[in-house]
Amino acid sequence: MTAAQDIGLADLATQPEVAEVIRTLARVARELSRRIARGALERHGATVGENSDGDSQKALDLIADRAVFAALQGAPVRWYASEERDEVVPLTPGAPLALAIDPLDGSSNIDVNMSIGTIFSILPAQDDPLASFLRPGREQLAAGYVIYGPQTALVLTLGRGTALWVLDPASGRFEPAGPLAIPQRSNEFAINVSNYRHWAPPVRAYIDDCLAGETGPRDKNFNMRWVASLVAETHRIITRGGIFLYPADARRGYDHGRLRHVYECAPIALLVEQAGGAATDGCDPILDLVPQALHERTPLVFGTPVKVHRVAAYHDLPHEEVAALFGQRGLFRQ
Ligand SMILES: O=P(O)(O)OC[C@H]1O[C@](O)(COP(=O)(O)O)[C@@H](O)[C@@H]1O
Ligand SMILES: [Mg+2]
Ligand SMILES: [Mg+2]
Repeated sequence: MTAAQDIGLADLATQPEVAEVIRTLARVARELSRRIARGALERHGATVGENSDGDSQKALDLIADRAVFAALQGAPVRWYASEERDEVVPLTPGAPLALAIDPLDGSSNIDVNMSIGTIFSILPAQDDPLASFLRPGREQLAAGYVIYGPQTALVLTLGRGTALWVLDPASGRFEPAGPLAIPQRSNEFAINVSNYRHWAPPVRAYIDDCLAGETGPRDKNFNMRWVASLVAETHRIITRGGIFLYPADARRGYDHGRLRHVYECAPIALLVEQAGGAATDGCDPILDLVPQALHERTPLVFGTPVKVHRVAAYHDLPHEEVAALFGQRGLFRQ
């Protein structure tokens, strides 16, 4: 299969420059998907360095970043911001777009053959490189992710709904697989419970009440999932509902959670909202927040709207109510 071969995505009705960038990213994703499938035959999971935030970089993190950067040469992208690069990097002078990317999300899953992904956000470029990215997520022209799982798929929003394209391994084309709408009811939550003791009281109270199931104020049982791959978690929640939380916690360096605003939280928030869901930092919509730094972290709560709004309501509860054992917490009894 050659890079020039048709990538599909034929019905991408949008500004031609945005469409060109998305097709370029899809072409890189097709190639990355092929390399990821080789798994242990290549040493993708080896730690090869550290990024500006002190996160370890795996070989595949850098392979993905370099592949995207190389493919964008000559594309209508003026500024390139990546999880794997300290600063914004100039690409095509005077071009109309800015691209922020998490080239490889969920890298702790590389070695264990679990789903990983690429997350991207396309914004209008401004003359100032940083100002192009430090703005409300509502100004994104497009956002998407590629999931490399049992199937490789592209989930994309251009601001009018969220849609799925699946990579057909036989033809190498991304074929349309329909619009996505988050189910409005679900009993699943996703959070890394090993951090329980570090959470603030409202988050503990919310999870306590889920864990209490039908013996607690929610009067029903819940199920839990944690893949440790934001893309995989998003794909599951967009497909069958539920809620994801990566809150701030008391560990050093986690006072704004773990996930990065510009190239993780903002694009996921746009995809989720456009699929009929909600995304907040626990209280306020992610898409209304303005990041102050390129690699800034933001607490992230997203999924089925009624659940996301319930988490915000726990943050508004009086302290005595939040601190009460679930058995005595009365406000949310149905
Ligand atoms: O290991 P933890 O603390 O549960 O964090 C898992 C989270 O970290 C991430 O892996 C961070 O993304 P990267 O792999 O791109 O650094 C998310 O995909 C995932 O939701
Ligand atoms: Mg990530
Ligand atoms: Mg990453």
